[in-house]
Amino acid sequence: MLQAGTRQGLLTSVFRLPVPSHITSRLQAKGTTPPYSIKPAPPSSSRPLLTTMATADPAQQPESAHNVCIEQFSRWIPALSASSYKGQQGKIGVVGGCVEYTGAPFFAAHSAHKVGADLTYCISMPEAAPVLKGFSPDMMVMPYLPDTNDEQAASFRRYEPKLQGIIGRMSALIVGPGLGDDPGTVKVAIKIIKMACERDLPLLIDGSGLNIVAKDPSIIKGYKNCILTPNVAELGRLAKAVGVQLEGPVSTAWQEAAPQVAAAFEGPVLVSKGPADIITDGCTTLSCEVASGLKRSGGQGDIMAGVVATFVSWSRAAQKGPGGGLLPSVEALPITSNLDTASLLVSAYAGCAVLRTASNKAFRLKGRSLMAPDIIEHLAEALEHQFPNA
Ligand SMILES: NC(=O)C1=CN([C@@H]2O[C@H](COP(=O)(O)OP(=O)(O)OC[C@H]3O[C@@H](n4cnc5c(N)ncnc54)[C@H](O)[C@@H]3O)[C@@H](O)[C@H]2O)[C@@H](O)CC1
Ligand SMILES: Nc1ncnc2c1ncn2[C@@H]1O[C@H](COP(=O)(O)OP(=O)(O)OP(=O)(O)O)[C@@H](O)[C@H]1O
Repeated sequence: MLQAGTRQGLLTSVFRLPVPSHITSRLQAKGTTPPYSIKPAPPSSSRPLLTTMATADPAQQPESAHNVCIEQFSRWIPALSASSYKGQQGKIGVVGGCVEYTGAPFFAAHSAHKVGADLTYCISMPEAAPVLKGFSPDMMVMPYLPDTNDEQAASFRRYEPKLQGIIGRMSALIVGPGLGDDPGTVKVAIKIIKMACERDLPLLIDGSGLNIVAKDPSIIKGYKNCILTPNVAELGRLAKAVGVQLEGPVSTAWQEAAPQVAAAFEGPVLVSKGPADIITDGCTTLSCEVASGLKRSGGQGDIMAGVVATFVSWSRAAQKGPGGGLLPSVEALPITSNLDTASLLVSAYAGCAVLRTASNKAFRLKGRSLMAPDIIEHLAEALEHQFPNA
């Protein structure tokens, strides 16, 4: 069901998609009446955006919004051909990997590769580099991130021109998976974010990168080529940073405020991860409720980052070619965002749908033992499932 209303002078469009039956039954078991619907926020009020509604007639369900996003994105999936060359399917960079975390950047980069990208780069701290290289020979690992140690900061200055060159070749950049919070590393990560913004490079900020943005939202405020992918705890920190008040302890109820938080960033698209993935720029809100698995192993968000960044790079490349614009069926939806933002919304929706499908397929096989690599192994199959004609 499509709902529209006005908020802060903007037309707010909301697409509510059917809740899969296994989630429906779990919600019912908890005494919640599905499906969820997101309603436009009243100006400066604490009234919830996400409300429950009585189950609607399935015939009235807005499956068209799901179908339209899937049909649109299928047009942007690059064809595989005998004449294609290395890099055309995406060159995805990940900035992350520190002493504590090596899994997160690997999951993001490996997922990008497994869903279809040609080349992946990981810019990490030196301590993480040998581990990352050991995980996969496919990923190009650059140990250029310093910590507060002066010697390493000096080495970053040495690497900076090289880094500029590498970033110039990328088709999308992910900042944050397993980046950590060392002040020296954070300083360089901010520089890299600025390099990406100067080049209008599609940027996805996840994990520790969101903590950087929560400390200083101005770093990406107004940057329209950007996706923020917070879990609910990270959403809470972003909300606080932009003055959106959230009540109670950390919970998925906070996802109700995702459109308000996105609106405050004035450009980036926000993907609020949870039982439903809420994808919003503050004007247009999509809710991806494709069936997921039931095991919440760490790393699923990192996988989503790799998939969504690859999909954004595909949509950007397709838009430069003939017929790369929006389909009339997408234009027929009241998407009030501009073309570039609309393509981020559609690409992020497609990425969430593929991640959730892969998670669902892997969960059916692995059950409680499911871990992030099991999901990654199902990405190609999930892509085919969602886009059989691509
Ligand atoms: N193997 C690895 O190297 C991994 C590293 N990771 C990295 O670890 C760093 C910290 O990430 P975290 O995800 O721990 O971030 P946070 O420090 O924001 O922690 C999120 C916390 O919120 C809690 N939470 C999530 N949903 C909740 C809900 N609905 N209700 C109540 N609590 C909820 C979680 O249990 C978790 O403790 C990031 O850089 C991240 O990329 C993670 O990606 C996990 C995997
Ligand atoms: N309750 C849920 N029901 C269904 N799917 C969920 C649920 N919670 C999370 N997911 C799925 O898992 C994805 C990752 O969400 P999660 O909150 O685990 O992110 P994260 O904390 O950033 O992950 P990571 O461990 O990689 O840092 C979501 O986008 C969604 O697809």
